[in-house]
Amino acid sequence: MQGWFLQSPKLLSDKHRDKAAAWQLQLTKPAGSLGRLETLAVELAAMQHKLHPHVQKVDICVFAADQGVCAEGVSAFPQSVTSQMIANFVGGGAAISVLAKSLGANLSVVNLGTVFESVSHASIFDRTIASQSGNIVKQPAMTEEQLQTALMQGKEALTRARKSGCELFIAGEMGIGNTTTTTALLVKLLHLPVTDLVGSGTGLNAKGVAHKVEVIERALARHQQAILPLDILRCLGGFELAALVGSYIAAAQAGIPVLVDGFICTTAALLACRVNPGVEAWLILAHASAEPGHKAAAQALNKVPLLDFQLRLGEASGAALAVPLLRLACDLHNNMATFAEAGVADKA
Ligand SMILES: Cc1cc2ncn([C@H]3O[C@H](COP(=O)(O)O)[C@@H](O)[C@H]3O)c2cc1C
Ligand SMILES: O=C(O)c1cccnc1
Repeated sequence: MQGWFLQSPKLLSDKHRDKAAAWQLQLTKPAGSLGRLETLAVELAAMQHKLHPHVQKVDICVFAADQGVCAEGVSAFPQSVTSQMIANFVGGGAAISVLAKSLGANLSVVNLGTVFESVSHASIFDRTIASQSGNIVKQPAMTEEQLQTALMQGKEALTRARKSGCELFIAGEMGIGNTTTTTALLVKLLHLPVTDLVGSGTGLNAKGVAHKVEVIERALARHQQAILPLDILRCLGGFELAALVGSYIAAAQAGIPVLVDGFICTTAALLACRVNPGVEAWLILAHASAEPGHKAAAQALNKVPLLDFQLRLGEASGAALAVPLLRLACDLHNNMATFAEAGVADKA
């Protein structure tokens, strides 16, 4: 029996892509003059199987989990910040809370397991798998069962989003130490040196980064036998990374466009595509994270991020920032006058 995550994603509509591209040619502007706003609207039309796409209903789900590798001292911040930020997400004070409110987007949090106690709230789904993932320098991050549960939590988040009529899905993550797990995972996927991909995360100094490199090297040596994408995820990921992967695959299967956040989310997106290649067509990269590994992950996906604002936060903040661009692309596509309607002479 194949896992649900191997089932084919929905196909984009070539018919609607062609119709939308032809429609763009009729609008009162030189062809191509709105650049990527045009191609975005056309791709969204193909994804939504309609000539006039909409991305008003946006669902943002932040997957949170603690990382066992925090014991190695790989973050500039203490592990307690993961659960404290969960409270901040629903309290309205986090960057993503402010952005989601401003966008009129639905924001929820899935807690997959934190060492410190987390608050309860209607927008927090307590889906604790364990208090934290395994320390990757000593053991696999997850058991096979934990991996399956985390992937499924991503799918369930998507099911909730879909029920509320979501037109655009955004996933985010929170987990102190997860730039370490993500970097290890990306090294395995791309076969690049750790030093090419590693960054300061929440703000390590040079000594801290050197120690992080050493920790990642130890984890990689420990998990040399992991070759297949899901095994790499199980050994070197975290619960939130696995949930991200599950949510991207489920969004593609449900036919919902995805706006992908920074370094951690883009690495999860790459992994989702390695597991199930058809997912790629459903992903739009929102922004270029300042974390060095992001560039390599984006290149491996053969995608160019929409924005470069030097963000290095995570939480889905960079993806939220790009929502107005997608909305404006749709607005222009749907509401500009045609040459015939406006009585403007078309190209001779
Ligand atoms: C207050 C605060 C809020 C955050 N929101 C996202 N992250 C980001 O930083 C973490 C990864 O960086 P590292 O691997 O260096 O720990 C993740 O939790 C990520 O989402 C935050 C980090 C902090 C400190
Ligand atoms: O781009 C990201 O996802 C990122 C970068 C640094 C820290 N946390 C997240």
